Amino acid sequence: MRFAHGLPVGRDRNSAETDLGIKRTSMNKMQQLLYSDDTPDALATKTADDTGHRVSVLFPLPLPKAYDYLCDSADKPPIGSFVAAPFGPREVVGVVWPSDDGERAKKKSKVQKLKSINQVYDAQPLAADLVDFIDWAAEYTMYPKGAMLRMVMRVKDAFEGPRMQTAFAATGEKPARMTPQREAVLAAASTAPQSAGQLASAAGVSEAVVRGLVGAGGLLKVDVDPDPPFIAPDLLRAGPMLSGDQQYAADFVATIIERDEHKGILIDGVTGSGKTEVYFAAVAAALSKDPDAQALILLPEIALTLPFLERVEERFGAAPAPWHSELTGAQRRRTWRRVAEGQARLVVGARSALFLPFPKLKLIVVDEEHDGAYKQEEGVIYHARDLAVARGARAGFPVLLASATPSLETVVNVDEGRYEAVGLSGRFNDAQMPDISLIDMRDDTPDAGKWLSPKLVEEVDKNLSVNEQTLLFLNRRGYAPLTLCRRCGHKMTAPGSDTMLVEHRFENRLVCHHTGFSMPKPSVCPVCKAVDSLTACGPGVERVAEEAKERWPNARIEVLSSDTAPGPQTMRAVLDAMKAGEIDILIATQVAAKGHHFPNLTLVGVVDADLGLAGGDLRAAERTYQLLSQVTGRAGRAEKPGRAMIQTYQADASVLKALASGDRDAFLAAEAMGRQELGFPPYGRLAAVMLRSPDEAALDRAANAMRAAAPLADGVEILGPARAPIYRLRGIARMRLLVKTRRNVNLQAYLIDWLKRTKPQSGVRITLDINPYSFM
Ligand SMILES: Nc1ncnc2c1ncn2[C@@H]1O[C@H](COP(=O)(O)OP(=O)(O)OP(=O)(O)O)[C@@H](O)[C@H]1O
Ligand SMILES: [Zn+2]
Repeated sequence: MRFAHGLPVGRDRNSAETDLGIKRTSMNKMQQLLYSDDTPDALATKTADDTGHRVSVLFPLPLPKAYDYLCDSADKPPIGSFVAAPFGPREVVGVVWPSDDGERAKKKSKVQKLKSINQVYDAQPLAADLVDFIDWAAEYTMYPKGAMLRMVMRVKDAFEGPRMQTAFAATGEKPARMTPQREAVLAAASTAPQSAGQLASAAGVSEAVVRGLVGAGGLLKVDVDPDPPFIAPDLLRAGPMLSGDQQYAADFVATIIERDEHKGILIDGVTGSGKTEVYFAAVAAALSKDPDAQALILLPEIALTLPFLERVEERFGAAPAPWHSELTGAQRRRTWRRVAEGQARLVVGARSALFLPFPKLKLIVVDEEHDGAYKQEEGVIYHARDLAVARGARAGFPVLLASATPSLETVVNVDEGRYEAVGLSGRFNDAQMPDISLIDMRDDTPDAGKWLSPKLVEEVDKNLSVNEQTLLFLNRRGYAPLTLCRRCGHKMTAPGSDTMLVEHRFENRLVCHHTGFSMPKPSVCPVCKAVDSLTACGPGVERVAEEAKERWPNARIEVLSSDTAPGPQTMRAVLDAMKAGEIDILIATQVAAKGHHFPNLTLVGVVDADLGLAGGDLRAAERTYQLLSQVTGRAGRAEKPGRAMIQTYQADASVLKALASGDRDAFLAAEAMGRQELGFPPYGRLAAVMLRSPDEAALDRAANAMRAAAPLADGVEILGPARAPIYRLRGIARMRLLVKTRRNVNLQAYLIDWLKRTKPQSGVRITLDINPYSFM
């Protein structure tokens, strides 16, 4: 029997070393409690038989386990194969899964009659290391295995193989009767075979002209694969000459790649130090080592991917396979299929690329590893950086983490010897780090209704006079974050939600950034009916732009946020204009903060540094440090030195002082001490149990009952229940319990035990978030 893709029997599933290691436990009961809503009642009839092969099939549905079927084919399909099988009233496509021997032993005693699999697909089975990773990730995140598998099977029908498309290719013959229309079609077809529609529109003729050319001998019908293969990266192509530091780091990583073992490796270097070139060298090394090896580069934001794809193309002479939410259905299928075949060797993508069906993944790079965007907050809640490290640990390949401001988690992993680290000490080509200063807004107050302090205005003036570019950073979309009635004090909120409506003046609407609700700005207060009493409070980027345009009428000013530039293409246009020096002042949210290289940008002004510090989030200071380092790091990346001015009302806050003095290590040390004292991650484990219900009284009862059911355990502390900072969202009220444990406690096992003791309450949903980041 072939077990080409099967898991080795008796493998120690916990042998891989990460800080995420958890013990295997049966989670079925708990998962039924959590996800019972989604379990179809009519499951496959499980009764007995013993002819044919018995195989377990996991479906991409929120189910905790695989189900047994019979397979009548001569060969037992290997683990990872895609199959179609009857499930309840439907036929569902699932994946052959390792069977749970304990479960099977129990069932053996019963008389059984299993249903048969309908079809085994011809597609490449999922690799053993991916199957193993899905099992592990389900246990770690406490989501059902089937929900994890669904993340791999997001692309509909990809495993069915290509449905060939008809295209028309030029034969090279000229038909006897030529017309200008026919001439144009043949010219269009001369480059590559295309569909009738494509040729017709390229030539500006009807499809009838195209089809007519087949009969006339000028065109030939051919079948083409709708998912063209990716061009292989050119691994012999020389990258740029690396600096001494870069070469040292690249060699360090290359030795680990050579040894073919897992290591988490931090590439630590200030913004602009050339980390990207170092990990490109690592990608080249990993792909050169094995002709079938594949590599994945993860980026936190899709705004970054477009320019990045080009940078990769320049380096390797071929565009990588892209993966992000803006791809069309056809593009997604192409990447998925080509990755599954092993044909796409280099993938650049957002966090969900981690779940692509790589048959031979040998390296993952997590760029900007500290970035909060790696945490997926909807559906299955996971942190892509943590899962990437676990994926590498289990499959035995290195995972590179690049950052100028590594997360405390990663720094502690390095300090405690779990990860390796290499540093790049300065900026590439000796470009200077920007000179950062704080503007104390208590001393340097802007005029009423204005947001830019006299000092910052003076610096912008100077910059304009020497034709250098300025970035004004404010991490707030729209015109004003709060709309208030001057007469009765009413604050405009979204219906059924405790979220403030944000004014967007370009569209003259009030918008909720949490629910997506929007309405035209009313002229009358909905409560006291006063006319024209609604006032905008506080600034968003649009309001700062208004002030800038008033102050510098001759400057070329642009605003960039996810509203002003929806989609990566439009965003790209503004970023390109900035790069080309066609913008004098760019006013932007964090979309412009990361990864970009604007050679003539020499001044960065942070409009409100206090924004991220408000609220009781445990990572607030860390995030502020990271974001502001990143933003100020945009200044002076080329020949001209840069400077950054940070406006704040809290000039004494230690995080801002550390930022101004560039003392990252002092900041991290203070931050580490604070977290250690409180036993928060990375010095302890944390999980959030979120309860939600439209019925506030039921929610209260459920939360308190759950609190009361919490088992006493050494090293475990339960905090709450407390209302979420935004208590009501879209008519649903939310409460939260936090579980904080010592690091040596098996957090997942504790949660399983707790949930077992909790009686489900109708109408109240429970969600778990292991190592929560967002406290909204
Ligand atoms: N060895 C090299 N030869 C030539 N140019 C280089 C080299 N290394 C880096 N550069 C250039 O220096 C600039 C900064 O490099 P890079 O983008 O790799 O830095 P980074 O550390 O990834 O920065 P950030 O953290 O800000 O994203 C880029 O324009 C890059 O092309
Ligand atoms: Zn009012």
